[in-house]
Amino acid sequence: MYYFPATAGFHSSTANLFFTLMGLNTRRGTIVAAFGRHYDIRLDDGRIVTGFPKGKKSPYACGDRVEVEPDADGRGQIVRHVPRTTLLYRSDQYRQKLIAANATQLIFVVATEPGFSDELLSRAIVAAEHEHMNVLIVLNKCDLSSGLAAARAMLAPYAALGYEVIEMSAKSNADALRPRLKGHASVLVGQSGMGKSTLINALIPDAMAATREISTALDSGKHTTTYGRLYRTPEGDAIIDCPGVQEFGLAHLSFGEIENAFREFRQFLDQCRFRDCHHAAEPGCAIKNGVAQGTVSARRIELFLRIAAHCRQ
Ligand SMILES: Nc1nc2c(ncn2[C@@H]2O[C@H](COP(=O)(O)OP(=O)(O)OP(=O)(O)O)[C@@H](O)[C@H]2O)c(=O)[nH]1
Ligand SMILES: [Zn+2]
Repeated sequence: MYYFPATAGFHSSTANLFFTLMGLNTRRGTIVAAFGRHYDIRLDDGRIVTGFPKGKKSPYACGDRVEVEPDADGRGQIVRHVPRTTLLYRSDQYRQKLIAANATQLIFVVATEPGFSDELLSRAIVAAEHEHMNVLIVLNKCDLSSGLAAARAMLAPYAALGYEVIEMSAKSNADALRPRLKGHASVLVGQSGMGKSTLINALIPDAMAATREISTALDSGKHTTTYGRLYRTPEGDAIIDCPGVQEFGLAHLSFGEIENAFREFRQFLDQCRFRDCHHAAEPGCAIKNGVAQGTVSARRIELFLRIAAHCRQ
C-alpha cells in the first residue's frame, strides 16, 4: 500500500503522475457511450469518465470492458482492452462499424409501420448467430392494426425457425420484454422509426436522465441517437441502444460462415451432391430440395444468395 502524507509537499498532479507510473491510477470500467474518437466509461466505482484510445484508431464499442487512467478532470487514456466474449458489427469492403461488445442477445426491432426490410433482419441475425448470441424479434406498434397481418406474415419464417417474436406497443407498455432481458446483455438493433427510443424509455425509467448525465460528462449537451449507449434496467441487466441501421454489410464473413449462420441450412450442409455447392444452380442441392419440399423458406434462400454474393473471399 502506498501512502502519500498530505504534508509531503507533492502537488496533486505530481502525486497523480506517481500513481500513474506505479499503475495505481488504473481503473476498470465499461464503455457506456461510443462517440467515435472518444468514449464515456462507467468505472466500476460508478464514476463516468471520458476515455481516449491510444493512437488513431477507435477500436471500442459500447459494452467493451477497458482499463483507463483517469485524471482529476474526469478524462483519461484507455490503457488496456479486456478481451471480449462477443462483438456484433457490420462491415463493407472498406470499413467496419462496431455495434456492441459482450452482448449475449440481439433484439431486432421491427414495426407494423413503416415497412421493414426482412433482408436487414436476416443480415443482423447472421451476425448474431456467428457470435452465438441469442436472437429475439420485437414486433412493435401492434396497436396499428392496418399493417399487423403483413408484418406477421413477413416474420412467420423466422418464428418457424424458432426465433421468438414478441408483439407489443412500446408506446403504452413494454413489460412483455422485461423478463427476456434477465441475465442477458442485450443490444437493440432496428431501422429508424421502429420505436427503439420509445422502447428504451419504457424499459429504463431514467433513460433520459442517464443520457443527460452522459452528455454532461461529455460537456456536449447533445441528446442525439447517433451514438451507441449502454443502459442498465432497474433489474441491473445491460441494454445497448444504437443508431438506426439502414444497411448491414457482412463483408467480414466467409461463405461457410454465412451458410452456418442460416440455422435451418445446417442440417443439409453435408448432403449437397457437390461439396462446394453454392446452393444456386447446382443439381442435387439439398437446400434447394428443402425448398421444394417446403422445409426451407424460398425467401430465406433468396436472401442467403444475396448475402453470400458479397462474402469474404
Ligand atoms: N402507434 C405507435 N407508435 C409508436 C409506438 N412506439 C413508437 N411509436 C412512434 O413511432 C415513432 C418513432 O419512434 P422512435 O422511438 O423515435 O423510433 P426509433 O426507432 O428510436 O427511431 P430513431 O430515433 O430514428 O432511430 C414515434 O413517433 C413514436 O411515437 C407504438 O407502440 N405504437
Ligand atoms: Zn447446395
